Amino acid sequence: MTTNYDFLFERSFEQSNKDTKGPHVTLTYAQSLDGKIAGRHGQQLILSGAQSMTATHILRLKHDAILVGIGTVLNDDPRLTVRLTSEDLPKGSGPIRHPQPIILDSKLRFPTTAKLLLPTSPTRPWIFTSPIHSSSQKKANLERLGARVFVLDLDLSGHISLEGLFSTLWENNIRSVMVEGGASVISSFLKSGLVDSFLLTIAPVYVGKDGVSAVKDAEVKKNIFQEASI
Ligand SMILES: NC(=O)C1=CN([C@@H]2O[C@H](COP(=O)(O)OP(=O)(O)OC[C@H]3O[C@@H](n4cnc5c(N)ncnc54)[C@H](OP(=O)(O)O)[C@@H]3O)[C@@H](O)[C@H]2O)C=CC1
Ligand SMILES: Nc1nc(O)c(N)c(N[C@@H]2O[C@H](COP(=O)(O)O)[C@@H](O)[C@H]2O)n1
Repeated sequence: MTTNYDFLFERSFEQSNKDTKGPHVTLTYAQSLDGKIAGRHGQQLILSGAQSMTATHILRLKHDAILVGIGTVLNDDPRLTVRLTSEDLPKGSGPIRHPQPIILDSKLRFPTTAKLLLPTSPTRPWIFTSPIHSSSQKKANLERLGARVFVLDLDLSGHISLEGLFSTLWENNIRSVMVEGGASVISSFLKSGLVDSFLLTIAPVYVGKDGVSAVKDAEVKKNIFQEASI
């Protein structure tokens, strides 16, 4: 079966639905029927099928930036690149432009050995951390390897402030962000009300109670599908 992805290529992710100035936010992840995004102890699972994975990579292509939490970097060591074949792309497409990887990492745990810092990685990550690391040796080491480290205040829950993040991204010409996870980041974005578009892949499998739930917070869970604006 061939799938026509034109609807995704044609869709614009430039404009945010929000009143405040900030990038368009697309939240996307893959979960099992019982709402799990990973297996026991965070074991990475391939939940998306081929077509859904192609759709994910088209979305990566369509966004200026791709965002994950440090938990996902430590667990999955992702590349966060666009991997599409010429058959997936519309005729006459130019060279592939990879999104800017963005990592939320208040304790600056980002490993210097991460794939995102390899010379073969097309775009070096932007890492958002807290003021305590503003002149740390770790920050200098990451910058030497090509990462850009931004220092932002933490919010009341001790996380990188999403409002601060968004104005910094806007100032750096990021107009669209695709948020891929993991669990804590998904919950933070759902709670924030900053999500403009939501693409959820549901795989026809059960992972079981030991898996990692996409959304832990019961209140957020209850509201997800009631939010008409998402
Ligand atoms: N199926 C799918 O589509 C996907 C699955 N995954 C899976 O998710 C799991 C990882 O999830 P999880 O461990 O929750 O890690 P996350 O990737 O969600 O990272 C969470 C960490 O990010 C940091 N952080 C900084 N600011 C924020 C903020 N505003 N909101 C939330 N977090 C913030 C915190 O660490 P600190 O306090 O140190 O800053 C926090 O502990 C893995 O098992 C991975 O395989 C991941 C992506 C997609
Ligand atoms: N869309 C989607 N489907 C799945 O089944 C997944 N496991 C994920 N995971 C996300 O993709 C990241 C890996 O990216 P690279 O292939 O290394 O570029 C992983 O870290 C999750 O964010 N996504």
